[in-house]
Amino acid sequence: MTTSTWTTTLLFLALIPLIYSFTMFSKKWSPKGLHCYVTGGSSGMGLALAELLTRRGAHVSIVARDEAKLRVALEQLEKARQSPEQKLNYYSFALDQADASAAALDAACQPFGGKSPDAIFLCAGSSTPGFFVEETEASLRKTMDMSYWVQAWTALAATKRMVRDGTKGKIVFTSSVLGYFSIVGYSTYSPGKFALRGLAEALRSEMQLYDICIHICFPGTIYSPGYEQENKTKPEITLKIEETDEGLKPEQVAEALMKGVERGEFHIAVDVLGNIFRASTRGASPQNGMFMDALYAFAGWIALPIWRRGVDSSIVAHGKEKHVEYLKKRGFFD
Ligand SMILES: NC(=O)C1=CN([C@@H]2O[C@H](COP(=O)(O)OP(=O)(O)OC[C@H]3O[C@@H](n4cnc5c(N)ncnc54)[C@H](OP(=O)(O)O)[C@@H]3O)[C@@H](O)[C@H]2O)C=CC1
Ligand SMILES: CCCCCCCCCCCCCCCC(=O)[C@@H](N)CO
Repeated sequence: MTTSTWTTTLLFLALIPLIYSFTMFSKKWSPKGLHCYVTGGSSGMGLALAELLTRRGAHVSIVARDEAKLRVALEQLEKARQSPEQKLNYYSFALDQADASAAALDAACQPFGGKSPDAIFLCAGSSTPGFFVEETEASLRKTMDMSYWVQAWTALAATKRMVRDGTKGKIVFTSSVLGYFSIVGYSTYSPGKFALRGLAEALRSEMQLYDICIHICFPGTIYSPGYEQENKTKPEITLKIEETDEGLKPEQVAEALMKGVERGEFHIAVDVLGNIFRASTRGASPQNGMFMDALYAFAGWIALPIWRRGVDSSIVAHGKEKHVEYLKKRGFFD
Protein backbone atom coordinates (compact mmCIF):
# COMPACT_ATOMS: atom_id res chain seq x y z
CA MET A 1 0.00 0.00 0.00
CA THR A 2 1.18 3.56 -0.70
CA THR A 3 1.54 6.16 2.05
CA SER A 4 -1.61 7.97 0.94
CA THR A 5 -3.65 4.75 1.07
CA TRP A 6 -2.38 4.18 4.61
CA THR A 7 -3.27 7.74 5.60
CA THR A 8 -6.78 7.38 4.14
CA THR A 9 -7.27 4.03 5.93
CA LEU A 10 -6.09 5.45 9.26
CA LEU A 11 -8.27 8.54 8.89
CA PHE A 12 -11.25 6.32 8.14
CA LEU A 13 -10.57 4.15 11.21
CA ALA A 14 -10.27 7.28 13.39
CA LEU A 15 -13.66 8.46 12.13
CA ILE A 16 -15.51 5.37 13.41
CA PRO A 17 -15.39 6.24 17.16
CA LEU A 18 -16.18 9.84 16.25
CA ILE A 19 -19.35 8.82 14.40
CA TYR A 20 -20.29 6.60 17.36
CA SER A 21 -19.81 9.47 19.82
CA PHE A 22 -22.33 11.56 17.85
CA THR A 23 -25.01 8.95 18.47
CA MET A 24 -24.56 9.60 22.21
CA PHE A 25 -25.85 13.13 21.77
CA SER A 26 -28.82 12.23 19.61
CA LYS A 27 -32.23 12.92 21.16
CA LYS A 28 -33.57 10.14 23.41
CA TRP A 29 -37.01 8.73 22.70
CA SER A 30 -39.55 9.71 25.38
CA PRO A 31 -43.02 8.21 25.91
CA LYS A 32 -44.37 11.42 27.52
CA GLY A 33 -47.73 12.36 26.02
CA LEU A 34 -47.66 9.39 23.62
CA HIS A 35 -50.18 6.55 23.44
CA CYS A 36 -48.42 3.33 24.42
CA TYR A 37 -50.20 0.02 23.85
CA VAL A 38 -48.91 -2.80 26.05
CA THR A 39 -49.98 -6.40 25.42
CA GLY A 40 -49.59 -8.67 28.45
CA GLY A 41 -49.87 -5.49 30.52
CA SER A 42 -51.72 -7.16 33.40
CA SER A 43 -48.81 -9.21 34.76
CA GLY A 44 -45.05 -9.56 35.09
CA MET A 45 -42.84 -7.60 32.74
CA GLY A 46 -45.76 -6.11 30.74
CA LEU A 47 -47.35 -4.70 33.90
CA ALA A 48 -44.00 -3.32 35.14
CA LEU A 49 -43.50 -1.68 31.75
CA ALA A 50 -47.03 -0.24 31.70
CA GLU A 51 -46.40 1.23 35.14
CA LEU A 52 -43.07 2.71 34.05
CA LEU A 53 -44.68 4.26 30.95
CA THR A 54 -47.42 5.73 33.14
CA ARG A 55 -44.82 7.23 35.46
CA ARG A 56 -43.12 8.73 32.41
CA GLY A 57 -46.37 10.49 31.47
CA ALA A 58 -47.66 8.28 28.63
CA HIS A 59 -51.27 7.40 27.82
CA VAL A 60 -51.29 3.65 28.44
CA SER A 61 -53.61 0.92 27.13
CA ILE A 62 -53.07 -2.57 28.49
CA VAL A 63 -54.44 -5.74 26.89
CA ALA A 64 -54.73 -9.31 28.20
CA ARG A 65 -57.48 -11.95 28.57
CA ASP A 66 -58.39 -12.08 32.25
CA GLU A 67 -60.51 -9.03 33.09
CA ALA A 68 -60.15 -9.38 36.87
CA LYS A 69 -56.35 -9.22 36.58
CA LEU A 70 -56.62 -6.27 34.19
CA ARG A 71 -58.77 -4.37 36.68
CA VAL A 72 -56.22 -4.86 39.47
CA ALA A 73 -53.40 -3.86 37.10
CA LEU A 74 -55.22 -0.68 36.11
CA GLU A 75 -55.52 0.27 39.79
CA GLN A 76 -51.74 -0.06 39.98
CA LEU A 77 -51.36 2.19 36.92
CA GLU A 78 -53.72 4.76 38.44
CA LYS A 79 -51.35 5.05 41.42
CA ALA A 80 -48.50 5.85 39.02
CA ARG A 81 -50.50 8.50 37.14
CA GLN A 82 -48.65 11.82 36.69
CA SER A 83 -51.47 14.02 35.38
CA PRO A 84 -55.28 13.96 35.09
CA GLU A 85 -54.95 14.18 31.28
CA GLN A 86 -53.32 10.78 30.98
CA LYS A 87 -55.66 8.18 29.47
CA LEU A 88 -55.24 4.82 31.19
CA ASN A 89 -57.39 1.95 29.92
CA TYR A 90 -57.59 -1.82 29.81
CA TYR A 91 -59.01 -4.14 27.15
CA SER A 92 -59.77 -7.83 27.46
CA PHE A 93 -58.95 -9.81 24.28
CA ALA A 94 -57.31 -13.13 23.38
CA LEU A 95 -54.35 -12.00 21.30
CA ASP A 96 -53.41 -15.43 19.97
CA GLN A 97 -56.26 -14.87 17.47
CA ALA A 98 -55.79 -12.54 14.48
CA ASP A 99 -59.27 -10.98 14.46
CA ALA A 100 -59.31 -10.42 18.22
CA SER A 101 -55.86 -8.79 18.00
CA ALA A 102 -57.14 -6.34 15.37
CA ALA A 103 -60.31 -5.73 17.41
CA ALA A 104 -58.27 -5.04 20.56
CA LEU A 105 -56.26 -2.42 18.72
CA ASP A 106 -59.43 -0.86 17.26
CA ALA A 107 -60.94 -0.60 20.74
CA ALA A 108 -57.81 1.00 22.20
CA CYS A 109 -57.74 3.60 19.39
CA GLN A 110 -61.30 4.81 20.15
CA PRO A 111 -60.36 7.25 22.95
CA PHE A 112 -57.83 8.76 20.53
CA GLY A 113 -60.30 9.49 17.73
CA GLY A 114 -59.42 6.20 16.06
CA LYS A 115 -55.76 7.17 15.65
CA SER A 116 -53.07 4.50 15.93
CA PRO A 117 -50.98 4.21 19.12
CA ASP A 118 -47.50 5.75 18.94
CA ALA A 119 -45.75 2.77 20.48
CA ILE A 120 -46.71 -0.88 20.66
CA PHE A 121 -45.06 -3.02 23.33
CA LEU A 122 -45.67 -6.70 22.68
CA CYS A 123 -45.15 -8.43 26.02
CA ALA A 124 -47.90 -11.09 25.92
CA GLY A 125 -46.67 -14.66 25.82
CA SER A 126 -46.17 -17.77 27.88
CA SER A 127 -44.25 -21.01 27.91
CA THR A 128 -45.18 -24.56 28.88
CA PRO A 129 -41.88 -26.43 29.18
CA GLY A 130 -41.79 -30.20 28.66
CA PHE A 131 -40.18 -32.99 26.66
CA PHE A 132 -40.66 -32.95 22.89
CA VAL A 133 -41.44 -36.68 22.70
CA GLU A 134 -44.44 -36.08 24.95
CA GLU A 135 -45.89 -33.28 22.82
CA THR A 136 -48.81 -33.63 20.38
CA GLU A 137 -49.90 -31.77 17.27
CA ALA A 138 -52.39 -29.81 19.36
CA SER A 139 -49.83 -28.87 22.03
CA LEU A 140 -47.26 -27.75 19.44
CA ARG A 141 -49.82 -25.56 17.65
CA LYS A 142 -51.04 -24.07 20.91
CA THR A 143 -47.56 -23.26 22.18
CA MET A 144 -46.62 -21.61 18.87
CA ASP A 145 -49.75 -19.46 19.29
CA MET A 146 -48.54 -18.45 22.74
CA SER A 147 -44.95 -17.68 21.82
CA TYR A 148 -45.16 -16.37 18.24
CA TRP A 149 -48.67 -15.56 16.98
CA VAL A 150 -49.67 -13.81 20.22
CA GLN A 151 -47.25 -11.03 19.18
CA ALA A 152 -47.25 -11.42 15.38
CA TRP A 153 -51.03 -10.81 15.00
CA THR A 154 -50.81 -7.50 16.84
CA ALA A 155 -47.76 -6.52 14.77
CA LEU A 156 -49.80 -7.21 11.62
CA ALA A 157 -52.77 -5.12 12.75
CA ALA A 158 -50.55 -2.36 14.16
CA THR A 159 -48.31 -1.90 11.11
CA LYS A 160 -51.37 -1.68 8.80
CA ARG A 161 -52.89 0.95 11.06
CA MET A 162 -49.68 2.94 11.53
CA VAL A 163 -49.00 3.01 7.79
CA ARG A 164 -52.60 4.06 6.98
CA ASP A 165 -52.49 6.78 9.68
CA GLY A 166 -48.96 7.88 8.78
CA THR A 167 -47.86 7.24 12.38
CA LYS A 168 -44.07 7.26 12.71
CA GLY A 169 -44.29 4.92 15.64
CA LYS A 170 -42.44 2.03 17.14
CA ILE A 171 -43.06 -1.65 17.77
CA VAL A 172 -41.21 -3.56 20.46
CA PHE A 173 -41.28 -7.37 20.47
CA THR A 174 -40.43 -9.57 23.45
CA SER A 175 -38.43 -12.65 22.62
CA SER A 176 -36.19 -14.29 25.25
CA VAL A 177 -32.56 -15.35 25.51
CA LEU A 178 -34.18 -18.62 24.40
CA GLY A 179 -34.68 -16.85 21.05
CA TYR A 180 -30.86 -16.98 20.69
CA PHE A 181 -30.20 -20.55 21.90
CA SER A 182 -32.20 -23.37 23.39
CA ILE A 183 -32.00 -26.19 25.87
CA VAL A 184 -33.93 -29.34 26.78
CA GLY A 185 -37.46 -28.43 27.88
CA TYR A 186 -38.02 -25.49 25.54
CA SER A 187 -38.84 -27.24 22.23
CA THR A 188 -42.32 -25.69 22.34
CA TYR A 189 -41.17 -22.18 23.21
CA SER A 190 -37.83 -21.41 21.56
CA PRO A 191 -39.10 -21.92 17.98
CA GLY A 192 -41.66 -19.11 18.43
CA LYS A 193 -39.12 -16.83 20.13
CA PHE A 194 -36.60 -17.50 17.32
CA ALA A 195 -39.39 -16.77 14.83
CA LEU A 196 -40.04 -13.40 16.48
CA ARG A 197 -36.41 -12.51 15.83
CA GLY A 198 -36.94 -13.32 12.14
CA LEU A 199 -40.10 -11.27 11.99
CA ALA A 200 -38.50 -8.31 13.78
CA GLU A 201 -35.52 -8.44 11.42
CA ALA A 202 -37.71 -8.40 8.30
CA LEU A 203 -39.86 -5.61 9.75
CA ARG A 204 -36.85 -3.52 10.82
CA SER A 205 -35.90 -3.54 7.18
CA GLU A 206 -39.37 -3.04 5.63
CA MET A 207 -40.68 -0.48 8.13
CA GLN A 208 -37.95 1.99 7.18
CA LEU A 209 -40.30 2.74 4.28
CA TYR A 210 -42.66 4.32 6.82
CA ASP A 211 -40.31 5.58 9.57
CA ILE A 212 -41.60 2.91 11.94
CA CYS A 213 -38.90 1.78 14.34
CA ILE A 214 -38.64 -1.88 15.38
CA HIS A 215 -37.03 -3.25 18.55
CA ILE A 216 -36.87 -6.72 20.05
CA CYS A 217 -35.99 -7.58 23.62
CA PHE A 218 -34.28 -10.81 24.79
CA PRO A 219 -34.73 -11.19 28.58
CA GLY A 220 -33.41 -14.08 30.67
CA THR A 221 -35.37 -15.42 33.65
CA ILE A 222 -38.00 -12.96 34.92
CA TYR A 223 -39.42 -13.70 38.37
CA SER A 224 -43.01 -13.12 37.30
CA PRO A 225 -46.36 -14.89 37.82
CA GLY A 226 -45.71 -16.48 34.40
CA TYR A 227 -42.43 -17.91 35.69
CA GLU A 228 -44.22 -19.49 38.68
CA GLN A 229 -46.72 -21.01 36.26
CA GLU A 230 -44.17 -22.45 33.81
CA ASN A 231 -42.24 -24.06 36.65
CA LYS A 232 -45.24 -26.33 37.26
CA THR A 233 -44.44 -28.31 34.08
CA LYS A 234 -40.71 -27.57 33.82
CA PRO A 235 -38.51 -30.69 33.68
CA GLU A 236 -36.12 -31.01 36.61
CA ILE A 237 -33.10 -30.95 34.29
CA THR A 238 -34.27 -27.68 32.71
CA LEU A 239 -34.61 -26.04 36.12
CA LYS A 240 -31.11 -27.24 36.98
CA ILE A 241 -29.55 -25.76 33.82
CA GLU A 242 -31.35 -22.48 34.48
CA GLU A 243 -29.72 -22.15 37.90
CA THR A 244 -26.76 -20.40 36.20
CA ASP A 245 -29.09 -17.53 35.30
CA GLU A 246 -29.58 -15.19 38.27
CA GLY A 247 -32.81 -13.75 36.91
CA LEU A 248 -34.36 -10.32 37.31
CA LYS A 249 -37.53 -8.78 38.73
CA PRO A 250 -40.12 -7.58 36.18
CA GLU A 251 -39.36 -3.95 37.15
CA GLN A 252 -35.65 -4.41 36.37
CA VAL A 253 -36.47 -5.91 32.98
CA ALA A 254 -38.88 -3.05 32.21
CA GLU A 255 -36.20 -0.45 33.12
CA ALA A 256 -33.58 -2.17 30.95
CA LEU A 257 -35.99 -2.53 28.05
CA MET A 258 -36.87 1.16 28.26
CA LYS A 259 -33.18 2.15 28.26
CA GLY A 260 -32.62 0.07 25.12
CA VAL A 261 -35.61 1.68 23.42
CA GLU A 262 -34.43 5.17 24.43
CA ARG A 263 -31.02 4.43 22.98
CA GLY A 264 -32.61 3.16 19.77
CA GLU A 265 -31.20 -0.37 20.06
CA PHE A 266 -32.68 -2.97 17.73
CA HIS A 267 -31.74 -6.04 19.79
CA ILE A 268 -32.20 -5.21 23.47
CA ALA A 269 -30.53 -7.43 26.07
CA VAL A 270 -31.35 -6.75 29.70
CA ASP A 271 -28.30 -8.18 31.47
CA VAL A 272 -24.71 -9.34 30.90
CA LEU A 273 -25.73 -12.88 29.99
CA GLY A 274 -28.22 -11.58 27.43
CA ASN A 275 -25.56 -9.29 25.99
CA ILE A 276 -23.12 -12.19 25.61
CA PHE A 277 -25.69 -14.25 23.71
CA ARG A 278 -26.75 -11.19 21.71
CA ALA A 279 -23.25 -10.27 20.62
CA SER A 280 -22.37 -13.93 19.90
CA THR A 281 -25.47 -14.48 17.76
CA ARG A 282 -25.82 -11.11 16.07
CA GLY A 283 -25.23 -11.98 12.43
CA ALA A 284 -26.01 -8.89 10.36
CA SER A 285 -28.33 -7.34 12.98
CA PRO A 286 -27.14 -3.86 14.00
CA GLN A 287 -24.74 -3.79 16.93
CA ASN A 288 -25.32 -1.70 20.07
CA GLY A 289 -21.79 -0.48 20.68
CA MET A 290 -18.71 -1.40 18.74
CA PHE A 291 -16.37 -1.85 21.70
CA MET A 292 -18.69 -3.46 24.23
CA ASP A 293 -20.15 -5.79 21.61
CA ALA A 294 -16.66 -6.96 20.67
CA LEU A 295 -15.97 -7.56 24.36
CA TYR A 296 -19.22 -9.50 24.88
CA ALA A 297 -18.58 -11.55 21.74
CA PHE A 298 -15.07 -12.34 22.95
CA ALA A 299 -16.43 -13.43 26.36
CA GLY A 300 -18.91 -15.67 24.55
CA TRP A 301 -16.22 -17.09 22.29
CA ILE A 302 -14.34 -18.24 25.38
CA ALA A 303 -17.16 -19.11 27.78
CA LEU A 304 -20.06 -20.41 25.69
CA PRO A 305 -18.42 -23.64 24.43
CA ILE A 306 -17.32 -24.42 27.99
CA TRP A 307 -20.79 -23.73 29.35
CA ARG A 308 -22.44 -25.81 26.61
CA ARG A 309 -20.19 -28.77 27.27
CA GLY A 310 -21.15 -28.60 30.95
CA VAL A 311 -24.84 -28.46 30.03
CA ASP A 312 -24.52 -31.40 27.60
CA SER A 313 -22.78 -33.59 30.16
CA SER A 314 -25.33 -32.80 32.87
CA ILE A 315 -28.12 -33.79 30.44
CA VAL A 316 -26.39 -37.06 29.58
CA ALA A 317 -25.81 -37.81 33.27
CA HIS A 318 -29.42 -36.98 34.12
CA GLY A 319 -30.65 -39.27 31.32
CA LYS A 320 -28.67 -42.24 32.50
CA GLU A 321 -29.87 -41.85 36.06
CA LYS A 322 -33.47 -40.76 35.79
CA HIS A 323 -35.01 -40.03 32.44
CA VAL A 324 -36.02 -43.49 31.23
CA GLU A 325 -37.59 -44.16 34.63
CA TYR A 326 -39.51 -40.90 34.30
CA LEU A 327 -40.87 -41.80 30.85
CA LYS A 328 -41.83 -45.29 32.05
CA LYS A 329 -43.78 -43.83 34.96
CA ARG A 330 -45.62 -41.50 32.60
CA GLY A 331 -46.67 -44.50 30.46
CA PHE A 332 -44.69 -43.32 27.43
CA PHE A 333 -43.70 -46.86 26.42
CA ASP A 334 -47.15 -48.42 26.95
N1 LIG B 1 -40.82 -15.17 32.79
C1 LIG B 1 -39.68 -15.39 32.17
O1 LIG B 1 -38.76 -16.01 32.74
C2 LIG B 1 -39.46 -14.89 30.79
C3 LIG B 1 -40.48 -14.41 29.99
N2 LIG B 1 -40.22 -13.94 28.74
C4 LIG B 1 -41.28 -13.40 27.91
O2 LIG B 1 -41.61 -12.11 28.43
C5 LIG B 1 -43.01 -11.84 28.29
C6 LIG B 1 -43.59 -11.52 29.65
O3 LIG B 1 -43.41 -12.63 30.50
P1 LIG B 1 -43.81 -12.58 32.04
O4 LIG B 1 -43.33 -11.32 32.64
O5 LIG B 1 -43.39 -13.89 32.61
O6 LIG B 1 -45.39 -12.45 31.96
P2 LIG B 1 -46.59 -13.19 32.72
O7 LIG B 1 -46.66 -14.62 32.28
O8 LIG B 1 -46.50 -12.90 34.16
O9 LIG B 1 -47.80 -12.40 32.05
C7 LIG B 1 -48.16 -12.63 30.74
C8 LIG B 1 -49.12 -11.58 30.28
O10 LIG B 1 -49.56 -11.85 28.96
C9 LIG B 1 -50.97 -11.99 28.94
N3 LIG B 1 -51.32 -13.00 27.95
C10 LIG B 1 -50.85 -14.26 27.88
N4 LIG B 1 -51.43 -14.90 26.85
C11 LIG B 1 -52.26 -14.03 26.27
C12 LIG B 1 -53.18 -14.12 25.18
N5 LIG B 1 -53.31 -15.24 24.49
N6 LIG B 1 -53.91 -13.03 24.86
C13 LIG B 1 -53.78 -11.89 25.56
N7 LIG B 1 -52.94 -11.76 26.59
C14 LIG B 1 -52.21 -12.81 26.95
C15 LIG B 1 -51.32 -12.40 30.36
O11 LIG B 1 -52.64 -12.13 30.75
P3 LIG B 1 -53.85 -13.21 30.59
O12 LIG B 1 -53.29 -14.54 30.99
O13 LIG B 1 -54.93 -12.70 31.48
O14 LIG B 1 -54.23 -13.17 29.16
C16 LIG B 1 -50.37 -11.51 31.13
O15 LIG B 1 -50.83 -10.19 31.15
C17 LIG B 1 -43.58 -13.08 27.59
O16 LIG B 1 -43.63 -12.84 26.22
C18 LIG B 1 -42.57 -14.18 27.92
O17 LIG B 1 -42.57 -15.20 26.94
C19 LIG B 1 -38.96 -13.87 28.24
C20 LIG B 1 -37.91 -14.31 28.99
C21 LIG B 1 -38.08 -14.87 30.30
C1 LIG C 1 -20.96 -16.78 29.72
C2 LIG C 1 -21.55 -18.08 29.52
C3 LIG C 1 -22.45 -18.55 30.60
C4 LIG C 1 -23.73 -18.93 30.05
C5 LIG C 1 -24.72 -19.24 31.12
C6 LIG C 1 -26.08 -19.31 30.52
C7 LIG C 1 -27.13 -19.76 31.46
C8 LIG C 1 -28.44 -19.74 30.78
C9 LIG C 1 -29.40 -20.67 31.39
C10 LIG C 1 -30.72 -20.71 30.71
C11 LIG C 1 -31.56 -19.50 30.98
C12 LIG C 1 -32.94 -19.70 30.50
C13 LIG C 1 -33.78 -18.46 30.66
C14 LIG C 1 -35.18 -18.74 30.29
C15 LIG C 1 -36.02 -17.53 30.11
C16 LIG C 1 -37.35 -17.83 29.53
O1 LIG C 1 -37.66 -17.37 28.46
C17 LIG C 1 -38.22 -18.83 30.21
N1 LIG C 1 -38.30 -18.58 31.61
C18 LIG C 1 -39.55 -18.93 29.58
O2 LIG C 1 -40.46 -17.98 29.98
